[in-house]
Amino acid sequence: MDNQNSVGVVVVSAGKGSRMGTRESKQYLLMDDKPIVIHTLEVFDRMPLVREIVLVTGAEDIERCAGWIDRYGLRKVAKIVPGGKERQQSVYKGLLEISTEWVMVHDGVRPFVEPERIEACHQKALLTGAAVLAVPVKDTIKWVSGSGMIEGTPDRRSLWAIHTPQAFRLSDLKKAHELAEADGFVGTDDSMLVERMGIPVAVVEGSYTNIKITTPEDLEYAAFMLKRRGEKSR
Ligand SMILES: Nc1ccn([C@@H]2O[C@H](COP(=O)(O)OP(=O)(O)OP(=O)(O)O)[C@@H](O)[C@H]2O)c(=O)n1
Ligand SMILES: C[C@](O)(CO)[C@H](O)COP(=O)(O)O
Repeated sequence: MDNQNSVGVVVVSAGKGSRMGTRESKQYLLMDDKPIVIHTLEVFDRMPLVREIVLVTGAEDIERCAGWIDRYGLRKVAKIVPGGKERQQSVYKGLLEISTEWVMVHDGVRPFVEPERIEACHQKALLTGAAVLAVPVKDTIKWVSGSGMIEGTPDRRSLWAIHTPQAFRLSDLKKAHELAEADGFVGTDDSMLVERMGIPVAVVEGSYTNIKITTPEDLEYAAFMLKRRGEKSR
């Protein structure tokens, strides 16, 4: 497998999960007796396309993550590194440990991502330079002022909800992060940083099931998804 077909993955898992509101950080909550982030890592670990995975966690979680990686037989997690205050800083710390030409960044709390969609995202990046998974929004979106009044309605046909993974050439993404840091710019995803360097980013249609586990009701949906997955594999 040559360099173009062998990708490094940064899985970010160093957040506090404040919107979930649990004592345990959401990425370590158990689903079917296994931490959520391990479910996520397993998807990438099983893919022939993936050469190496760097896991970014809280400094205090490195040891227990290493234990789980061992216990669940994940072979491709090459390094576990401590993250930063913002997601962006955590991603950058992971990028510093990647040795492949192409990289994907994925949220540790998106365990239902499908291998076929990951592959499609990477292939699109190889063709265009950068690609992200996303889904067309289903709701009507409004711009709302601070005082709670509607200011306008963007055309829904051009609105997409952006997911991860997001795939880039490693050198582009590193440069984008360094520029953002120098400018004091903090984005909510990686493609924002690459866009502001003028690099076009392609959108690849993903699945509505690739949720980011963020608030308590997402755990109920996650339990339903796991049950459905179990029934399918029987
Ligand atoms: N400093 C941070 C913040 C977030 N993340 C990771 O980025 C992903 C997406 O972030 P989000 O869902 O917002 O997680 P949290 O920041 O933990 O959640 P919250 O904003 O509710 O505190 C998660 O896997 C999270 O662990 C990270 O690695 N480092
Ligand atoms: C990267 C991301 O998952 C794309 O939807 C999202 O932007 C992360 O945002 P959050 O602020 O960390 O929830």
